[in-house]
Amino acid sequence: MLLSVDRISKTYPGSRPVLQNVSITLGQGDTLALTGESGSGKSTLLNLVAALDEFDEGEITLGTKTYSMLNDAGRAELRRKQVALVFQQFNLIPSLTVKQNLSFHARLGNKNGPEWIAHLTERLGLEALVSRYPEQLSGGQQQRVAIGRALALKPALLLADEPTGNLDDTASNAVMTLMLDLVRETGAALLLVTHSNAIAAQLDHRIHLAGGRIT
Ligand SMILES: Nc1ncnc2c1ncn2[C@@H]1O[C@H](COP(=O)(O)OP(=O)(O)OP(=O)(O)O)[C@@H](O)[C@H]1O
Repeated sequence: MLLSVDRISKTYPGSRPVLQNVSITLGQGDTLALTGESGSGKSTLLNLVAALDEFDEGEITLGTKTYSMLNDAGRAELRRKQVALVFQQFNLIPSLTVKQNLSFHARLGNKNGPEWIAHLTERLGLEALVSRYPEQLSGGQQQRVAIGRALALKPALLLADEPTGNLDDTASNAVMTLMLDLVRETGAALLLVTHSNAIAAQLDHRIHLAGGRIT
């Protein structure tokens, strides 16, 4: 097993519990869709798995890492080496070109050579765009760069929060197909938040959050 989320609970200060006793597991290379109403805690769960926020109860383990045992440096290392994120807002670095955006994270992760970046660039159909800046790209093109940037690290786990939420149907389908193909090619596991039943149906597994619990 790659990821174990074991009976996690989370309450933000001054609010009612957002997650209660939530458990999920994900094997290496597994893909899991996470659906649920707005406010059901999907992004919160993703942030906890990304070690960007802390849970109140339960435990998360990714590979050999037990989250409650990690200090800040350990959490940072986890985010640098094992988990990558793709968001609805593409979050590219505006002052860097496509090529620089793609290689930036790979350098941080310090393990993937220029051949891998070149391969990703080709697979994502970005060769003609490598010298452009994010503002010179369409939404679908920006998201392809963001996916490439995330997978440049060859993460064990890709977390994607509504990655096609800002795209029209055509761009959404193209981006989703590419992302799933590349996830399978790299052997990464995928935890994907989506409102779309059609997208959820393309993944191996699916869970639904409601009222802070898996239903
Ligand atoms: N930093 C925070 N502080 C306080 N409350 C928060 C914080 N982040 C989220 N919440 C609350 O927690 C609940 C769950 O939010 P979350 O973003 O996880 O839901 P979601 O299922 O991802 O929603 P959406 O589909 O609209 O993105 C919401 O009621 C939200 O207002």
